[in-house]
Order: sequence, then C-alpha cells, then structure tokens
Amino acid sequence: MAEDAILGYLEKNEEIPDSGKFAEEFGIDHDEIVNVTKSLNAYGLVLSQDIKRESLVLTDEGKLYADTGSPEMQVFSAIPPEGISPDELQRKVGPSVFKIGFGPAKQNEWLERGKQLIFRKKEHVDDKVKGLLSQIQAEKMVEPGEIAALKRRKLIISHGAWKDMELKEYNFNAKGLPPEGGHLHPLLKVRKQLKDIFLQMGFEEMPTNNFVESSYWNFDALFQPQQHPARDSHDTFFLKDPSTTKLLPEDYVERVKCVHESGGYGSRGYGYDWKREEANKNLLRTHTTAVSSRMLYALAQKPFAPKKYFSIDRVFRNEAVDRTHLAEFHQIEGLICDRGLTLGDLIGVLHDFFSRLGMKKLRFKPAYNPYTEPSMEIFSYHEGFGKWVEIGNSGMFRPEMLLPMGLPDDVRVVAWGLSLERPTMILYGIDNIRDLFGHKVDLGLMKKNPICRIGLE
Ligand SMILES: N[C@@H](Cc1ccccc1)C(=O)O
Repeated sequence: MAEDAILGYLEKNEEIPDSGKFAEEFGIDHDEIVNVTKSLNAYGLVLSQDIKRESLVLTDEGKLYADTGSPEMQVFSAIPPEGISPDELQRKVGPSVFKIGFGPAKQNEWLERGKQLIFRKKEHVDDKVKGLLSQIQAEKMVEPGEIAALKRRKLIISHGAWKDMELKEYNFNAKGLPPEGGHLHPLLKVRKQLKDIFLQMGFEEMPTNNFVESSYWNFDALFQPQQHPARDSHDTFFLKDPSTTKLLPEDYVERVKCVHESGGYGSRGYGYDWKREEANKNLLRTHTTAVSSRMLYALAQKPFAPKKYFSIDRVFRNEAVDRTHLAEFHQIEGLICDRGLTLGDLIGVLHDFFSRLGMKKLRFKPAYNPYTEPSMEIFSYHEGFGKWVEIGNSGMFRPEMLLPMGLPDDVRVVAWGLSLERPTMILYGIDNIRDLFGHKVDLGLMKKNPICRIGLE
C-alpha cells in the first residue's frame, strides 16, 4: 500500500518534499513510509534523502499556559478597574502565578504600582505568550527571537535538546538483563551434568553416532536369543532399506552362533538353530548397550587394559506413545571393565554415581537381562514423591557375552543404564514426556527454568 502510494505519486509528480506530510495525507503510518522508501531507495527505484528538522515541543508549564493563559495575563486579568492591593492580588492568582507573572506584566507596561494599590495601565492587552505557545503546539512557524525568549522561560524545548543536557555516562561494567533467547533444553542441561559426572569419575565417552545398528551388535553379541520378544517388530524398528548389514567379524560371529546354540565356557547355551539372516537385519538401536558391545569387542582385540566407558545418546523402541513413553529417548550407559570385579564393585560405583546426582538412598532389586548375571534394578527414594522410584538397570555382563569376544577369562564388566528423560522429568517437575521432547514441547519451559539459562560451562 505504501509502495503503491509512493510510486503512484512520483509517476505524476517530481518529488515528495516531506514524507511526514505525505504519510498524513495518505493516511499511512509514517514509519511504514520511511521503511518502504528506504527499500525502494536500496533497489534504485527512488532517490531519498534524510531531512533533519528541529521540532519544538511545549514543556508541561508551556502546555499549562497555552491552555489557561500566561501568568502575566492572569495577573493582569485579576486587577479590577478600581485597583487592588498586592496582598489581595497575590491571594487571587496564587503566590506562584503572582511571582512569575508580575514582572513580565510590569515590563509590558500592563500595570502600574500606586502607593498602596496596583492599577491596570491598559484596558485590553494581548496574551502574546499564550498565542505563541498555541502556534507552536499547532506546529506553525514562530520568529526565532520569540523562540529564544520562550526557551529562556523554559516553556518550550527543542527536540534536539539532548545536546545541551547532562547525560549519564554509559556503564560498560553494568550487568544487563539475561537475554531471553538461546536457552538450553533441559535434556541438554542434564546431559551435560551427567557427562561431567562421568568425566570427574574418570570415564571415557564412547562414540555413539550410529543410530542404525545390526541385530547382531544390538542383540546377538549380547547373548539375546533370536526368539526373544524384544526382537519382535512390535518392539523394534527394523530398517527396510538397507535392510541388512554386509559386514560382521566372521570368526566372532561363529563363536556367538556356537554359544547361542550349544554354549561353551561352562554354559549350556539356548539350544536352538541360530540364523545368520536374523543377525544381519538392520534396526534402529534399541539400547546403547549395542555401543558397549562394539567397544568391548574392539577392546578384546588388543592386549587387555582396564577401561571405564560411558555414553549418552538416542535409542529407539517401537512402543505405544503415552505420557511417560516415546518411540525414541536417550540412554545413559556406564561400564567398567577390569580383572576380578565383583557385584560389590558395581554397587559401590552406583552409589558414587547416583549420589553425585543427588540421589543418596538407593535400593537394588534382582532382575533379568539376557546379557547380565546377576542383574539389578536400581531404585532411589524420592523425597518429593515420598516413595521409591525405579531409576535404572544394571548388572555384570555374562561370560557368554564376554568370552566369545576374546576377553581374558578373569576380566569382569560391571555396567548400568538409565534413561536421560526420567531424571530430567523428576528434576524439572515435568509429568508428561511430550512436554519435554518432540513436536509438542513447551518452549516456555526453557524460559521459565532459570537453570536452562546457565551456559554449558
Ligand atoms: N540395556 C539396558 C540397560 C543396561 C545396561 C547395562 C547393563 C544392564 C542393563 C536397558 O536397555 O535397559
């Protein structure tokens, strides 16, 4: 609209001398006219120039006099034809109008002082100050001499008056308001806290960047039988394209096949026909223990050295989505690999790890995982909820998993896993996981939680 108005006008006219008047005439916001002009200028369609103009504005006192008349006029009007005593005059107009108005009225020769009374010297006078102020209010031109006089009386100021004002210096050391944008998502924040805890405890981070994994590393290497319900497509997302993996370490695959079918290393195995096609199937990894199995296998290929590893990354499960479950979430996984570790070492490290997260009261419950024996679910007492809540799963990796990899037979691995979402929801008081992750996430959450504003370090 502004563009049409400007270009339309310039088609018929040489120039628009004053954008302010133009805006008023066409009923368009002046800012819009200015903006559009700037962009038309940038595109080379028009030539524009800034006009600097000093505009005058009335002070509060000036506004008052434009309305009620100048103090000198008020003083003059209050004098009756028969004269008035100074005291009486002051009482009539008020002390401040009297003080300000008497001098100018006398200077204008509007009044004269008798011995006791004050008289009018003229019958009618013209309130020039009021007239000038009204003119300025209506943005009409006024003589420069008059302007100077009104400025001296502080009845008007010019808009450029800042030049004469005393300005407070910038304080470059002042702390500003925290910026409203760029907040950390609570998951990132808690993830960083957890990463710091692991690093302080001397753990190394495992590379976790492959979301797509083969069934082999996700399940078979972990001694998870091929009929296990978790390997059903109802629980796992299998890939259509590419649907299978091409590369697996053949010798190791052979040993895994044997341990599943007939055992070894003191185990009876599962006693079923292990199928390579099942192991080849690609999937979205269902747990970060797939990362651990790859790392431990790599470790077993070198002379043994004890290790402490951790990972925090995304995993996927084909689950019905509800207020506490999503089809993808983050897992935190820690493992320690050394000769002669026991369940006591696992319990000890869990106490150390969780107490750093503020969870000091822990309980363990016997559980089952195909790849750990013994296995323990971890519970923590939640003061706010007043009850024990499950916070993770743990165990010692089975010999059926470790020995086919080629690890020495006195090497034990203690490990645990938990979701990142669970402690985050507890820490931030979020009861619906969809408020935390996914397309319905409440961005206000990050703004409201001051902890999200603190930098990564
Ligand atoms: N992988 C297990 C967690 C776990 C990790 C390591 C040892 C024991 C359990 C899970 O998905 O819940």
